[in-house]
Amino acid sequence: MRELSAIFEIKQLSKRIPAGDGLSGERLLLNHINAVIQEPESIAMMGASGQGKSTLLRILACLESADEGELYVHGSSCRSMDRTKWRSQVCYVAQQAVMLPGSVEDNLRTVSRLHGTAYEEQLAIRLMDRSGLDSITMKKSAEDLSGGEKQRLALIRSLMLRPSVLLLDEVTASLDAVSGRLIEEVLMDWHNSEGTSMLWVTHHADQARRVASRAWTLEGGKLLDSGSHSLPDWEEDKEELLGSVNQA
Ligand SMILES: Nc1ncnc2c1ncn2[C@@H]1O[C@H](COP(=O)(O)OP(=O)(O)OP(=O)(O)O)[C@@H](O)[C@H]1O
Repeated sequence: MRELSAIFEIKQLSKRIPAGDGLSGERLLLNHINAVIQEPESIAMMGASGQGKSTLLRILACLESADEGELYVHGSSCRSMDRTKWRSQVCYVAQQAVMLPGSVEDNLRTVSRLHGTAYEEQLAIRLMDRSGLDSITMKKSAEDLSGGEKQRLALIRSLMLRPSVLLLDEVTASLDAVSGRLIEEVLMDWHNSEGTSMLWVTHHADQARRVASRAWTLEGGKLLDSGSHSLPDWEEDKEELLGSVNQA
């Protein structure tokens, strides 16, 4: 156990990938990244395509390994924790929802069973209603849902684990504008009532401004933290911040 436990901490995290473009060797996709979440927060994760946002989220959820570095949730290292337990506390929601076999209800119950948590039926119904899935019966086959419905079910499945940190990989990208805003509201209400920290990968500055109080931007393998800079000015401040990170 460490002395002062942040909710979540990333220390010196690096990931190498094949150099690509016919080149031999490797290149650093993530270059000694450090970040900390001290108290419940909603953070936007931004950066151009291919900078490594999804890879970073998958590493944070222990779905992929890093080459160097360490992760902590509430002071416990990912190296010392069982992976299933880690994933129930640091939960990844992919851009393309993957359904488990069976019905909508099976999907919700299976996750609780796998993680050894009680199935909260009333909570499931409330979240389905709030997410615009009130007309879907619990007995419907999950595979028969539309892409947007699957995405919302996957989100509800993750919320029901009551994680400390929720990693959201462009989770509204497959939704129409109205459903997307509805899901933003559901997630922000959850963040405010349950204290779950949220990390939203998004390409949209307007979404970042609606859901986050700060932004982490991946650029050239480094993570730039907007810190106390207000999000509307973030793009203007980025050059200055990038300069200071590169000099560090
Ligand atoms: N294991 C791997 N082997 C080879 N290349 C990899 C590996 N993992 C990631 N990459 C490459 O690293 C880059 C970053 O991918 P990633 O999906 O993390 O980016 P991203 O920032 O999420 O992009 P987008 O915004 O387009 O979703 C890509 O070029 C990807 O092909």
